[in-house]
Amino acid sequence: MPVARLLWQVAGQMLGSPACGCWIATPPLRFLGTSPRQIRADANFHSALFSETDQPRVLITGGLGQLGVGLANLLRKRFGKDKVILSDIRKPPDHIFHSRPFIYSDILDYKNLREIVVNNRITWLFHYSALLSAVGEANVSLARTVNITGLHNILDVAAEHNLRLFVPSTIGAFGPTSPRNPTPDLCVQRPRMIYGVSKVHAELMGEYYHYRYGLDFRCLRYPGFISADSQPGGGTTDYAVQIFHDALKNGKFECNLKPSTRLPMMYIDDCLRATLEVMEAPAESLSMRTYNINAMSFTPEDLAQEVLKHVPEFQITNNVDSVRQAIADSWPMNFDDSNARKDWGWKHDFDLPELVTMVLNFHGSDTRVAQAN
Ligand SMILES: NC(=O)c1ccc[n+]([C@@H]2O[C@H](COP(=O)([O-])OP(=O)(O)OC[C@H]3O[C@@H](n4cnc5c(N)ncnc54)[C@H](O)[C@@H]3O)[C@@H](O)[C@H]2O)c1
Ligand SMILES: C[C@@H](O)[C@H](N)C(=O)O
Repeated sequence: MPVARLLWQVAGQMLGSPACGCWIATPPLRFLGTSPRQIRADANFHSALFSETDQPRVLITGGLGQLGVGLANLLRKRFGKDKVILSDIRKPPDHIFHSRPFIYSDILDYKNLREIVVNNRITWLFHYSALLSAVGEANVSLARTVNITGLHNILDVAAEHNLRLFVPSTIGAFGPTSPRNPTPDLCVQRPRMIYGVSKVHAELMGEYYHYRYGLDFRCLRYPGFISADSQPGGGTTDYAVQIFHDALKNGKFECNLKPSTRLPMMYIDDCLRATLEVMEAPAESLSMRTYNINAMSFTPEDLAQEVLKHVPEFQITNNVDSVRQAIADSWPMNFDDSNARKDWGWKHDFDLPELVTMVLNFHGSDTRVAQAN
């Protein structure tokens, strides 16, 4: 009998029935093939040696984007600095490099991923690498490779090494035939952009691995995020970040969406807290593995009105980008996140007025610091 199959049978006897109530009956075929992924059974022996009460040892992929550094800061406060590794394929700025640990990790390189997970005894993986909606539509082939092939690598490494895996999805996982106001967790999902298609794929594959192989997959459908100290990576909701920079620098802003375009949005601190909370939630409290989360819903016009309260000379004009507008017009206007609120107690802290005050205060104090130096 081939060694891999023998190992698999022994591991199957040791594992028994996982928490989800489904049997890990047979390994995915690729683990028994000639690919580097054939070590699943023996990897499970190793993970069984670690204490369940250990603090998680975390890897964040795509960590130099809008969300990753903030997540690393939050997790480091919670679990300790050395327990959280930030990774990306880009060169980190000085302050991130020196705050360590930072390493190079390309999610398209499976061996590189496995080496990092093994060498650092990773137990939790936050998979943030992606091409966002507008950038993805401009480069479909790369978006398909990073968002779909890259995800397969992540799922396999997580399944082989028994990791708890967080993969963000998005409002972009819905399309023009979905109910848009509000959009529930379970409804028609027929997005027409590669970004959305790849995210529906991620949701379904993650859930499949959960039910089929017992992978502890957790996924939140994020709305658009507003952050003060990090730049977005080419999405449709980016206007809601750029508006603050331009309002303070020039007193005016040219918006690439129509004034009445309503989208679900959230302040970054709420996003990062939700992400940690769903990862810490007891498995039995999760009636689903993919949840909508939301905080507020506004249009460029609503946001401009709120900015005007702080910057009275502020002016907004429109120069609509047809690709971004088409994407936004197919997305939810309002997100129903009642299941997240019911199951694991999700509650947002920031509504529109608090969000605008927070971001403007951040930039205001930044400017004063810059002037003083
Ligand atoms: N920012 C938002 O408003 C928002 C909303 C919904 C969902 N999300 C999701 O959250 C996650 C993080 O979003 P973000 O805004 O930080 O994205 P971002 O575009 O700012 O950053 C993505 C990062 O992925 C990295 N990356 C690209 N190819 C890679 C590869 N081959 N290997 C490793 N890294 C690679 C990039 O260098 C970049 O730093 C994404 O999955 C995104 O879809 C974000
Ligand atoms: C909403 C989201 O996934 C991202 N901010 C984008 O616009 O592409």
